[in-house]
Amino acid sequence: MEILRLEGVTVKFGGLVAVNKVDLHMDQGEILALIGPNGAGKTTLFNLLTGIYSPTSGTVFYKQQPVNKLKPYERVDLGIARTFQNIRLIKNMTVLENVLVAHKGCNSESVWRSMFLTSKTKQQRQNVVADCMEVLKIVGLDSKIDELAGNLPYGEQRLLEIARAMATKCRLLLLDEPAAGMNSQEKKQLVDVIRNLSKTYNVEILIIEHDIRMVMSIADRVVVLEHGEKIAEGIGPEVQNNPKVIKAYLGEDI
Ligand SMILES: Nc1ncnc2c1ncn2[C@@H]1O[C@H](COP(=O)(O)OP(=O)(O)OP(=O)(O)O)[C@@H](O)[C@H]1O
Repeated sequence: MEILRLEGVTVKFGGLVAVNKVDLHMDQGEILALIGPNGAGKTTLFNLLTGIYSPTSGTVFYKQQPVNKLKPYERVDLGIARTFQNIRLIKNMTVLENVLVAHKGCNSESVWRSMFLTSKTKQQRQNVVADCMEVLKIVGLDSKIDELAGNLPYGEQRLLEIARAMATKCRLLLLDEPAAGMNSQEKKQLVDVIRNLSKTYNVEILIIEHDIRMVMSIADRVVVLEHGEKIAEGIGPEVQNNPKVIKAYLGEDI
């Protein structure tokens, strides 16, 4: 089943066309990689999906509904969540607290109800913590819940960001260069985490990544942008062997 569709989407910043008439789709449970050289329009596309920008023309459909006009928080409610190129954790809060504040269930508890801890409220709280612990276990941070986020090694901070995005109960997870700055061991762990999340929650994952080896090992399909235009799309080997891609981005060493 199709979850996401972009039809002829263009984003202009004044005279600069950052995304140019891009058509794109994602199916349920798919891991799609978005690659391309610097300035190709990848992050702009993420900002478009999360509602930071509106398309200059074209339409974004999520679950068959046009979402062009929805605000960022309305898109989170629909199930779209993201991580950023630069880590944005609350560094003086613990690992568990960082995930708890993102959990949908945390926001639904009214002040009034929390003053009177009914058994229902207690149960809801336990469920929220259990949800957060489940996702922390998948990213491998369940033994570090009381550590301050700022004290975690870099690779684990990135994993915590992913856990926090998942705690919003998202259906579509957007990962913006999640492996940036990671060593090869951390990258291997990240690949396992992404596969596990995909399998456990059957979410769609759209990933921007410069590490081509990682992209080819994890993505069901790859879309390549250059100067805002989609120049190729397909499964790994098709894209790797596409002359346009080799010329534009991958270089001879692929
Ligand atoms: N808010 C903005 N205002 C003006 N120009 C912008 C803005 N955001 C992005 N751009 C321009 O749009 C183009 C696409 O940028 P974008 O950040 O989407 O590329 P990218 O593929 O994510 O690059 P990178 O891999 O370096 O992160 C670039 O030329 C960039 O300078």
